[in-house]
Amino acid sequence: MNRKKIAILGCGNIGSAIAKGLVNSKLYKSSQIFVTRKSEELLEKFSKEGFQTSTNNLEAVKNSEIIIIAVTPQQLDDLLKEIDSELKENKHIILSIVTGATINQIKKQITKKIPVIRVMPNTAIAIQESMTCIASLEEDKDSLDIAKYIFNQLGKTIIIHEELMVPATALCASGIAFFLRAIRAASQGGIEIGFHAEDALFMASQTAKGAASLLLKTENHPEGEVDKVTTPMGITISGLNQMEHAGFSSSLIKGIVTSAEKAKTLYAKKDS
Ligand SMILES: NC(=O)C1=CN([C@@H]2O[C@H](COP(=O)(O)OP(=O)(O)OC[C@H]3O[C@@H](n4cnc5c(N)ncnc54)[C@H](O)[C@@H]3O)[C@@H](O)[C@H]2O)C=CC1
Ligand SMILES: O=C(O)[C@@H]1CCC=N1
Repeated sequence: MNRKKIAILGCGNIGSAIAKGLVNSKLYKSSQIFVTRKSEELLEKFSKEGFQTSTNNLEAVKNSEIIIIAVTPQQLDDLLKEIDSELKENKHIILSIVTGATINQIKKQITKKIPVIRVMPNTAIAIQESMTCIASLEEDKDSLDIAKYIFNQLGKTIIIHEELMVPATALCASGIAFFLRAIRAASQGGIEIGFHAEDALFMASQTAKGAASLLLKTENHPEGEVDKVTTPMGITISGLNQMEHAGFSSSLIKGIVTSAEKAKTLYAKKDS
């Protein structure tokens, strides 16, 4: 890929994770990435790490070709208004990380014809382990390929229809928090049965990693792997049944559905 200069507008939690991932992957040096956020003070740590920084989005857009927008849905309209005059056809590509804002809703607010790709990573992007969902309109397929190339270096990608971006946000972007909470709960169980907190967390984390790796490497169904663990009259089935009586699966399903429902409403004020 012809390496295009990159700007991350709104370098908060996910923006910082993307910046880290880009550098860790060696796809970009920090000096080749422009990051912006509102607070000059909070940009200092990025400057110290060699990133180009500014509170001025126009400067970042002027000096870049790939524009990653990583502000909240509530901040999006003001940002688009601010950068519109500096966006150039045949130069810029917008990659929007913003939850709930459709491609057409974004394009409507830009006066030039700029490709807009929706990209939904999770915070594991910082260590190149993101599950990143990507969607585009048919007319922007070339830019979609560029997005896919970049995010393939930062974990796994899947191209999905745009209507599925909201569910993907709940399952994968919020999803990492759901699994983190499950690991924390497991480690708390571990402490109660005798382990020191650090050991319990390490043991629970490696066990969770093993479970995920089993599925990814074998492509087996989770229940097939569960069946291998549940010795007849053994302890695993008793633990699993107790968890299900307390609503374990139901609780995860309800949490994901609730997040997806809320994601639909975050930027619902305009129709595409
Ligand atoms: N946090 C996560 O794991 C993920 C978040 N997202 C989406 O990414 C977006 C950002 O989320 P977070 O990083 O969690 O929020 P955040 O609040 O940590 O980051 C937003 C950043 O944008 C900055 N900002 C706001 N207006 C700005 C402007 N006009 N110019 C420059 N900077 C500006 C803020 O100062 C802040 O640093 C949201 O739309 C969210 O839905 C998507 C995937 C994962
Ligand atoms: O909590 C949120 O709204 C964002 C979207 C997915 C992850 N964080």
